[in-house]
Amino acid sequence: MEHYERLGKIGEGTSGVVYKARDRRTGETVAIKRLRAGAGIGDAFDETFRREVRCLEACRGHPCLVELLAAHRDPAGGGTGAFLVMEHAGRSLSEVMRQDYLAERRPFPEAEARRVMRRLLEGVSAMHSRGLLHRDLKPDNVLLDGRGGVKICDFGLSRAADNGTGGAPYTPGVATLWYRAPELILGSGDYDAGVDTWALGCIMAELLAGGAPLFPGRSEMDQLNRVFDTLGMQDMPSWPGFVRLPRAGSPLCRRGRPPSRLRELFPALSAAGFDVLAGLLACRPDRRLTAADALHYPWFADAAGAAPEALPDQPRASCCAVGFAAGVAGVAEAILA
Ligand SMILES: Nc1ncnc2c1ncn2[C@@H]1O[C@H](COP(=O)(O)OP(=O)(O)OP(=O)(O)O)[C@@H](O)[C@H]1O
Repeated sequence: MEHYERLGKIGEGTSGVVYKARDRRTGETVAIKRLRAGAGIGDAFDETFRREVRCLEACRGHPCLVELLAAHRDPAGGGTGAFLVMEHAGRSLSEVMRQDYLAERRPFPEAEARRVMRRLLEGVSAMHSRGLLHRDLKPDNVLLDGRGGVKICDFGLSRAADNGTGGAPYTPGVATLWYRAPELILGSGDYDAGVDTWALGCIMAELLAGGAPLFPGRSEMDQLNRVFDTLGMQDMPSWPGFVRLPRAGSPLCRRGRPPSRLRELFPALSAAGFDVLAGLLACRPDRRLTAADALHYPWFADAAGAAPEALPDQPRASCCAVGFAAGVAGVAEAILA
C-alpha cells in the first residue's frame, strides 16, 4: 500500500472504511476500501472479499459501474484484512441530494432525475445480464462525478443469481431497510433481480422529492406498513409466490388497504415518468419492471441521456406533493407471526 498516499476518509459502512487516496506512481486520485476482518472470520472473510472482487471484475469496463483497479490482502494484522483500490467516482447521490437539494428545499428537476435513472438502469441492467444481483442499491451507493457521470458502487452484498437452478436459498436480510423490496421483508429466500429494480424505484422517488425518502421505515414492520399504505396490496395475495413467503400470514398482510396513492404524491411528474416509477414500484415481483424493459419506456425515448447544460439555480415546481413522508400512516403495531 506504499504506492498510495491517503488523503482523507470518504465513508464508512458495515464492511469497511473508504478513503480518498493518491496513487504516487501516476498521480491519479483513487478510492481505497479497507475491508474489516470483522466482516467475516477466516474463510467467511475470504469469501466476502472474493465475492466483491469477482463482481467488480465481472462488471469491469461498464461506464455506470465503478471500476476496480487493484485488490490486495492487507499484510498488517496477520493478513486478516484486505484493500480494494477503485477509481474515485465522485460524491454520493445521498450527499448531493442532502447538501444541494434537501437543505435548500430544491426538487431535482425531472429531466435530471431521468438522466440519473437512465444511467442507473443501464448499470443495473448490465449487472443482471451478467447474472449478478447488487442487493444494496441506495443513494449512498450511487456516485456522481459532477461532469454528468453516474456510477454504482459497493458490491459487498452482490452475488450471482441462481436463475432457477435450485441453489441454496438467498438470505432475505439484504438491502438497506428503506430500499428493501416487500418480498424481502416478507422473508423470501428465492427472490430475483426485482429486488434491485424495487430499490431503483425508491431512489427515483427520492430524486423527484429532492432527497426525501419515500419509505423511511423505522423497523421492518413499519417499512412494510408504509409500502402497503402507499401502494395498496390488492394484487399481492394473487401472486403465486405469495403463499410461500414465510411471513405471508402476518396481520399486516391481512389488513384492508386503500388503492395506490402514488400518483397523488407526484402530481407534477409526467405521465411517461410516472409509468416508470409505478412499474419499478410494483409490489408483485412478477409485475415489476426489469431494468432492461424500463429503458425502453417512452420516458427515456426523447432524452439523449446527455448531461444538462447546467442545473437550474431557480427553485422549480416540485414533481412531488409536499411532505409526503409525513402523510403515510404511522408505525405498525402488528407483530409478525
Ligand atoms: N469508488 C468510490 N469512489 C468514491 N466514493 C466511494 C467509492 N466507493 C465507495 N465510496 C463511498 O464510500 C461509501 C462506503 O463504501 P461502501 O458502501 O463500499 O462500504 P460498505 O462498508 O459496504 O457500506 P455499507 O455498509 O453502507 O453498505 C459509499 O457509500 C460511497 O459513498
